[in-house]
Amino acid sequence: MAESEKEAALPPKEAFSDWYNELLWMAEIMDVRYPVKGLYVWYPFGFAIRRNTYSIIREILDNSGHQETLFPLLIPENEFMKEAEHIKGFENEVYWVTHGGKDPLDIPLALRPTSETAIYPMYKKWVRSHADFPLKLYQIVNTFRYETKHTRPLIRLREITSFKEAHTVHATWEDAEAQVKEAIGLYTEIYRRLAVPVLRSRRPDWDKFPGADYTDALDAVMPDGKTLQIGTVHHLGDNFAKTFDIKYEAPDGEQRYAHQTCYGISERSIAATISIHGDDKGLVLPPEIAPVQVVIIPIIFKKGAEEVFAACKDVQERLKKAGIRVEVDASDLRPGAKYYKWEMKGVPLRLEIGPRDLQNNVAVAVRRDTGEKDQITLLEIEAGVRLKFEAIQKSLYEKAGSELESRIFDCVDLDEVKEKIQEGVATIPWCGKRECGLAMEDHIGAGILGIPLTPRSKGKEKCPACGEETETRVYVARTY
Ligand SMILES: Nc1ncnc2c1ncn2[C@@H]1O[C@H](COS(=O)(=O)NC(=O)[C@@H](N)CS)[C@@H](O)[C@H]1O
Repeated sequence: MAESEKEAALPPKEAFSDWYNELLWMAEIMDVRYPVKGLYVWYPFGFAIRRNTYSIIREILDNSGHQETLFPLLIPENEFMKEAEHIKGFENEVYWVTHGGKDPLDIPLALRPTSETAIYPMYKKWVRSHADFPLKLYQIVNTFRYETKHTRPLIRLREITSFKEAHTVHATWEDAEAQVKEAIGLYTEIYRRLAVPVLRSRRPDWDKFPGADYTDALDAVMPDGKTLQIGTVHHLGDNFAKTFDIKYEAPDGEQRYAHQTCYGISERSIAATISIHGDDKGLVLPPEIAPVQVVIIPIIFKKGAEEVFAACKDVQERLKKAGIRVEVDASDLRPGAKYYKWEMKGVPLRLEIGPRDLQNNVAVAVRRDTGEKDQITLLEIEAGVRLKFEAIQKSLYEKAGSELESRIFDCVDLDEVKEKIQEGVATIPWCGKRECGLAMEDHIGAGILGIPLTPRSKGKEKCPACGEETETRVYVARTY
């Protein structure tokens, strides 16, 4: 896209919604002009962020006993309509294929909104004995949900382009519970690698995944104080095993129903990373997922231009050899325009090399996240750049962590909750009874997000709805 087109200024980040929409365009992440609501197009630069993000997800899953696979997109109606709870949850969201060419299909085919009903008929054919467990498969696919709420790129799509779904099978309910805990740990690690701190909570029963025994979720707190659900882990019990007849021979020779979990992450992982780390100048990317990790800017004067260009090329070659993604911006843009362009793209580190730096055998290093400027000797440019990446990663995670903590408010009553959820997440006591939870939600005009997996109890307190004594505090928040 021509530089001139992008002269329109990026709104300040505190105008978060406009900032977010403009940034997706100006940093060339996604083009929202595709002529179908809720479907968007990845620009190559944005897709490179996705590739780097999902290679972290693959690494963490592959290193924890998961195997990647791929199931069909189309699900026959008779399979889709098997699990009653699941149907109730998805019947208003599923897209149907009814024709092949001009021929009406004898069985309508669902575009997968999620793949339980594609995978579990196959699990029934594969699972025989307890020796087959744990079965831990995942796929990274597009899924389709006819979302009726406001669609937004990377946040709420009708075609979820980057849906990582894992589906595991175990002998007992307890084994599946242990898998849920493992998955929560893996998701927390994935988000640590993206320098995104998360709230982890058990969703209230009325908000769990359709067909699950319970749902644990990871939420990010976005700059506007609303939470974004960026990962969910579901304990499915033997609900789907009974529906799809997934049985195994137990060590005692008995035939038993299996127990299952499933857990998902989508491109919301990228939405959270962009939103939490970005600033008024554009993207701020954790080095590990930045498509360009270092940009080298030659500082050119009439005298010594050749030497400077040669030195920049040499540094680029050395960094490339060290596995670093690096560009030299030798364009004829003036330096200020170059800084603007690469800061918008969130390049974590800028190196400036001019004649004087050559004499001192250094490069000037400028961090994108803090703007801090100092020198790295050219002799150890690879090690110096790596050290900068570590400092940036640590600083991003710490800064986001304290920002998150500053947005959690332990409230004394529902009126304070109403006020505080405009800025972030409130906690309030809850006895755990459904009618009290729903009554509190009505009063507040926002939902119970969940019961923290790490309790935030302040000792014995009273449920605001019924006055019963409780030691549990729950998160309450506005959500995307
Ligand atoms: N319309 C959507 N656009 C983008 N991401 C979405 C959308 N709907 C759900 N997600 C993301 O996908 C994750 C998994 O979706 S889910 O419905 O909670 N869970 C499942 O579908 C289970 N089968 C586990 S994969 C959610 O936590 C959320 O982060």
